[in-house]
Amino acid sequence: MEKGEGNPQKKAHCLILPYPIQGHINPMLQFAKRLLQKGIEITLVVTQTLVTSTLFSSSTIPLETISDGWADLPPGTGYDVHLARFKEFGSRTLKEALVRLTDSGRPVDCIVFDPFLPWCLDVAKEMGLAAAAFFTQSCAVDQIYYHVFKGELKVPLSGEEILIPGLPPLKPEDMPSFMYVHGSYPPLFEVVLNQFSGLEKADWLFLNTFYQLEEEVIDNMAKFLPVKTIGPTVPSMYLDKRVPDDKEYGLNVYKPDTVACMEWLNQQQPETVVYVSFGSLAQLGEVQMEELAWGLKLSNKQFLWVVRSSEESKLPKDFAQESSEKGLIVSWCPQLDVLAHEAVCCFVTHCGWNSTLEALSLGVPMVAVPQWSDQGTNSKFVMDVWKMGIRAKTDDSGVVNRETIASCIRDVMEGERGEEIKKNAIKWKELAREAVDEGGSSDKNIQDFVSSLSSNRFSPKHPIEIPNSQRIV
Ligand SMILES: O=c1ccn([C@@H]2O[C@H](COP(=O)(O)OP(=O)(O)O[C@H]3O[C@H](CO)[C@@H](O)[C@H](O)[C@H]3O)[C@@H](O)[C@H]2O)c(=O)[nH]1
Repeated sequence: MEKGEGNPQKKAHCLILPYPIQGHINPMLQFAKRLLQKGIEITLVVTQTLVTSTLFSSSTIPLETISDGWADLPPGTGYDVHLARFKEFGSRTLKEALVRLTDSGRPVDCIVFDPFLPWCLDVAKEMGLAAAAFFTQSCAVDQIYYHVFKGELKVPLSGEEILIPGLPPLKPEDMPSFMYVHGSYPPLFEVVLNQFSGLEKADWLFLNTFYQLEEEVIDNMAKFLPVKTIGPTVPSMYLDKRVPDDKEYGLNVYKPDTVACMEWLNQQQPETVVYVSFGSLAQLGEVQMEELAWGLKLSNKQFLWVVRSSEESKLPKDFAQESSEKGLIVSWCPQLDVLAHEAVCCFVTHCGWNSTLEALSLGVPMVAVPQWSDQGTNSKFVMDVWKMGIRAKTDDSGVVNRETIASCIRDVMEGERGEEIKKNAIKWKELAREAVDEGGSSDKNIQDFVSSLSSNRFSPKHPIEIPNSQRIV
């Protein structure tokens, strides 16, 4: 008997399987909640390592765990070995989880997987399930990786400007770091390219972005990959406010200092505070940390700075105490509540894709201080395409010095440039809201997915036809 046959009431059931880091869990979990609101049954799949080594827990969405096989790896084992183990143990334990769910009367129909883990697609197909790839980075970045994967864009990159259809001319430093600092982090270089391996077997390709934000890039990418935008994955209560209980965001891998942050922000005047965070992974050098600290002081603005516990020792001695009248330093915060607070009017950010999209969606101007990965490309778009901020320039030693930090903050908050950025902030906030509101471009794509899952019309375009795109270089 086919799944769901004889039981028309049975809800379609999706497994959501993110790569187990904060920047991938947050958007995929939020997408899962959208599906849940639209009547799909959801199970979140995470690794045992994540559950045992962090604060991670889920009260609202049923959880299944799989193994990454890392438990007995000796310290210092390379990331390539970690990835190979994850594939081997992950594939096996994912199949076991699927069998367990079937045996308990909750068979799975579709796996929404993170293409950082392309083996999930093989498992889905082996088990006869539908599969949706969920890309956690911008369409522009995905398109660059795709061209490199197909051999249409050769690395190491050469030339002063790289011209890619749908994208603005990019300098090498505007490219994702794995492409322009060739040979940096070889296993991650493989991971970002392998997102596209075997993708023709997938049934849906979702991007956490929205059409109006990357219109030209998306139109171009759609010529060779049937991508669907479903973002921004920000809870409804921060955007369209359609779903009253949709406020809780993601799942914190770190413990947020919520009360301290919000009490402090409540004491500040509207539009006076600079929020500073470099996401969940970036490790700033000691010199950069020091320049950032004194740059904040030099700007003479109030600031709220997230310094993860592992980074705390890099803060200049006595800085926290010396600046306690001006700022608050916390180890983690509820970022969306901070960005949504009326006191916050500037975000000094590494431009991780989630932070970028969250700032665009909540209308907070940015000072971009990219570190690696996709962040340089995101910064380029923030400054030159969306005109939502300024990318801080590094000096000859590769550091953004204190004077630059202070002047970028002032430029974003004051003067003519600040005014233009503020106008754009209002525009992007409105367009983000429209995209996820009922009938908006992203909402429509989510609804189409839900409808075809619910009516058992799997594999609408299966197998996806992926023609060659175009040779770039
Ligand atoms: O104090 C904090 C700081 C961050 N966040 C949240 O943590 C997430 C951070 O995500 P992101 O801004 O994307 O940064 P990373 O954690 O660095 O994310 C990794 O994953 C992203 C998605 O693939 C990439 O774009 C980044 O470059 C990569 O570093 C966001 O949802 C934030 O709202 C908090 O809740 N509290």
